[in-house]
Amino acid sequence: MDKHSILVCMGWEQLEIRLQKCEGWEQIEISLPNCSSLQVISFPVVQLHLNRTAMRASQKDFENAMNQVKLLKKDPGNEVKLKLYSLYKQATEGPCNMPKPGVFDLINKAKWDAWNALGSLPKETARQNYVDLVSSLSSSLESSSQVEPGTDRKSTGYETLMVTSEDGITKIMLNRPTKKNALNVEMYHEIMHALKAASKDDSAITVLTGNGDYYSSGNDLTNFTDIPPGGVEEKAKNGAVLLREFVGCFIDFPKPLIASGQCPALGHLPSPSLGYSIAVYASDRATFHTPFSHLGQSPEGCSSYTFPKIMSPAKATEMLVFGKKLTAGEACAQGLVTEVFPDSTFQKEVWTRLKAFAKLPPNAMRISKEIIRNREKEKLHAVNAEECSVLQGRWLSDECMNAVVNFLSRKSKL
Ligand SMILES: CCCC/C=C/CC(=O)SCCNC(=O)CCNC(=O)[C@H](O)C(C)(C)COP(=O)(O)OP(=O)(O)OC[C@H]1O[C@@H](n2cnc3c(N)ncnc32)[C@H](O)[C@@H]1OP(=O)(O)O
Repeated sequence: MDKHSILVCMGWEQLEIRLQKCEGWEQIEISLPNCSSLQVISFPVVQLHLNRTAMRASQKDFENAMNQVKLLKKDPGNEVKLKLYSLYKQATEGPCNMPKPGVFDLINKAKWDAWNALGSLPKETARQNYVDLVSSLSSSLESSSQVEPGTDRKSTGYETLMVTSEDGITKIMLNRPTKKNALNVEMYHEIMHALKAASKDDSAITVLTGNGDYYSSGNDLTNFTDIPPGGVEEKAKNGAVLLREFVGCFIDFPKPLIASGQCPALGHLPSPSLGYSIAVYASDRATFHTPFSHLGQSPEGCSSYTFPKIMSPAKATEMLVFGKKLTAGEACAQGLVTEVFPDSTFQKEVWTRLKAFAKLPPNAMRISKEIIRNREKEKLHAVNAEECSVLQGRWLSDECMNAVVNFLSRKSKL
């Protein structure tokens, strides 16, 4: 600091004020760390330059921040991702220069809106804001994982599941109760991982269940908003690959698998877990609903094959084509559910039974399951492949886009 500089403390931060004579004007330059743009304020006798030259992010900082984003362990959510996207575009290309996407091109429209909203923000400022945002993001996500390590993650290594193994039973519990156990991409991967681990552990049986007041609400519809650089086509293709692998894990799961649901099951998880479970136990409060047509989609989880076989083609049509919701009693009468228990005694009765099953010779159970299911395996994999390919096309349809927009806008997610 030269002799004309003074440091002023303004409570929350320090300002450096430099005084210099300038053609008869008194010019005061103030460095304000959180000021993102150069401003000049004129007074009758002085000009104040607020600048943050020293604070400007270098290209290197920007590149580091871009790398840091890829390493974030937690998804920061769509709102933040849109902000990052828009700042990145502004920093690298300047003001939005793209034609506005069509109304049904949801994702690109959201991205365009975010970028366009930055107006003529200078590239340097956008770069700085990007760096600041990434830095705040890294520290907030790190600190949240320090403060709240996620008891489940710590004890089980999973972010979206609680997996326990006890008394010969591995229990895989979907654990996003605030989102009604909707399956985000991470949950798909974690379920596959948990099933693969359960197939090799020393438990005799595996139970799939949900935490909270929904067994599951199916595919997380915000999955549709996270569009990769290749656009919606690439998104749909990736979704089909993921779904095929996910359902494949159920088809190949070697041990007895039991779905235990005390509450409503919606969409997508019911299909694979009902179709391939050795037993489905439900409380009298549970319901089963596959609203594929409502969402502009088509059956998955091999339900187009297993449901007509388990129920009847006519009943399966009501459920899979018209989205008719079944009560637990109806589902049981139609063979989708093994047994219904009163809600008040559900846990006690089901777990007593499961513990008894888990004491049976595990190899005999595995071999028995194998002989029941193996004849169908090839067929199920073929059905799965076909369903995923049909769905890939559906996800690009206006019908599907509209349904997702309706849900997300109802929830103000767009
Ligand atoms: C990649 C493979 C894709 C395979 C495709 C599979 C097809 C399907 O899975 S079809 C089924 C899709 N699911 C749905 O259509 C269900 C949508 N959700 C709902 O209709 C309702 O949320 C509900 C009936 C399940 C519950 O309604 P309720 O009023 O009790 O609670 P909400 O306030 O609506 O929900 C709380 C919270 O949870 C979020 N949420 C619930 N379900 C989903 C979902 N499927 N996707 C994303 N988010 C979901 C909801 O937005 C709320 O979040 P906020 O608190 O942040 O608003």
